[in-house]
Amino acid sequence: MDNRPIVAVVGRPNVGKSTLFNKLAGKRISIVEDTPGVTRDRIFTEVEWLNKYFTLIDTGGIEPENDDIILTQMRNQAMLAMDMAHVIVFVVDGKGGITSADREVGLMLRKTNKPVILAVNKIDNINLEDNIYDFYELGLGQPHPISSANAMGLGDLLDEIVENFPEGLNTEYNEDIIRVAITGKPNAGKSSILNKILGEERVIVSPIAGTTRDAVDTYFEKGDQQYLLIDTAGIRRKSKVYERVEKFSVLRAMSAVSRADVVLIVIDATEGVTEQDTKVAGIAHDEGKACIFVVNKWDLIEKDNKTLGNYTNEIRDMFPFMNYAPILFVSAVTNQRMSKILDTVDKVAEEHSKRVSTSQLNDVIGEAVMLNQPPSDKGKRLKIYYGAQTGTKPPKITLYINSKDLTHFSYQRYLENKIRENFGFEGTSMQFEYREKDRKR
Ligand SMILES: Nc1nc2c(ncn2[C@@H]2O[C@H](COP(=O)(O)OP(=O)(O)OP(=O)(O)O)[C@@H](O)[C@H]2O)c(=O)[nH]1
Ligand SMILES: Nc1nc2c(ncn2[C@@H]2O[C@H](COP(=O)(O)OP(=O)(O)OP(=O)(O)O)[C@@H](O)[C@H]2O)c(=O)[nH]1
Repeated sequence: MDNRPIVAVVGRPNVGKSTLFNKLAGKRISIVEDTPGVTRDRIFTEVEWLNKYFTLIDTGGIEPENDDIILTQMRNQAMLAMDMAHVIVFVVDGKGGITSADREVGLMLRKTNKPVILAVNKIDNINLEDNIYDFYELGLGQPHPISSANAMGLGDLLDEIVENFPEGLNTEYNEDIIRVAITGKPNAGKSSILNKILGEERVIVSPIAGTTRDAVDTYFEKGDQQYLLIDTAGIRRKSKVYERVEKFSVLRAMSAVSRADVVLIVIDATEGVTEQDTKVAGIAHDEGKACIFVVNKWDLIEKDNKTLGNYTNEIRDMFPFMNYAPILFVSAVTNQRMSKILDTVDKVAEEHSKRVSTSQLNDVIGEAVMLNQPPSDKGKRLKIYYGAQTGTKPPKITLYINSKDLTHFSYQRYLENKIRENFGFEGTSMQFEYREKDRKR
């Protein structure tokens, strides 16, 4: 059973949330290198404190354009936090003092029945500690002085966080569970798919202890395999309040994606790919997830022998960087191919955590180099000394080379394709790293 505590950080821009987040971030950071041009903050990380694991979410990260947007964004953050977190850390600026936005969010947070910890940041030295008293006004209990920049007060803050976890949560890390996020625009059929998956005979659903009513994740077992459907509360509850704020539904999907191993991108066959699908898929790819396109409502499409091929091509054209992701054409109403969904989840999850042996990998690299010589520049040729798989979830391959200046995009592509051709890694994004190594004599 994997019902990990979720801790959300909220607070207005510039109070130091990202700094705090990065200081608390554990080793298992979910977001890997960004695709060029897509810069985003990390929004999720796993934190370990005194042998307890929890999930930390930074609900910020959307660029505010003006004060109104800041306020809307803060309300959304607070709503998201109140909805899905077990403990909320409200960060305020101990140098800047209380603002009206702080008061408004404070008021919202006072109404939740979840523990809220007030962290007064930028208390960089003892002389500033008196600043925290002003913050009692927010009515959120004792303010905790911290300095994210100097890593002061963070131990006490972590103690306080861990003490406030509700009963019945699991703070141990479970590697065996497959975490799945079901994303897609409103009405694409996410809840229908969820219900079909959970409705299958052999599936045992166990509600998360203690927090059944507002549990955000749905746990179930099928055979020997354990699954966690991430953040399904919103899907089951069908809360239109949230969907009204488009940015918020993307934010919510982003959080779910970050916590997942496998992301289902549900597309309404009658409408095709939407902008939100493109965004979510891009994030899933960047964050190194396994991905499956699920084209739902296939029963409503008039078909001839070209329809499936055309549809497939369309998706491939929209997501040229995600050729690895399987596409399933299903109907949650007629049940067509529904059983394929979990089978495919199993398969891509396996690929996502697969390890290939160094010797096999180097055979493949050696052969690829022989078939197609590496590029050269001014008489100097790219040398690939060897490669090794240096990570899983997503699989990461490190190639040790003589000079990065000699790597060429098209040759990298070639090598990466060869590696995929030989080892599959179907359904999962991968990371390739080129590292210089001195091999003079
Ligand atoms: N003096 C001081 N400055 C800090 C501290 N923590 C963060 N800062 C500074 O405050 C500014 C904002 O920090 P961020 O971590 O980016 O703030 P944020 O709340 O994540 O901001 P958004 O991403 O815009 O929501 C930066 O210039 C940080 O260097 C601190 O403990 N002390
Ligand atoms: N014909 C057909 N209708 C479907 C299928 N899947 C879902 N629907 C219908 O589409 C509508 C939306 O389905 P939901 O499962 O509620 O969609 P959702 O994505 O959970 O919607 P939100 O909660 O608004 O995000 C419902 O009327 C479903 O009956 C399908 O495969 N075929």
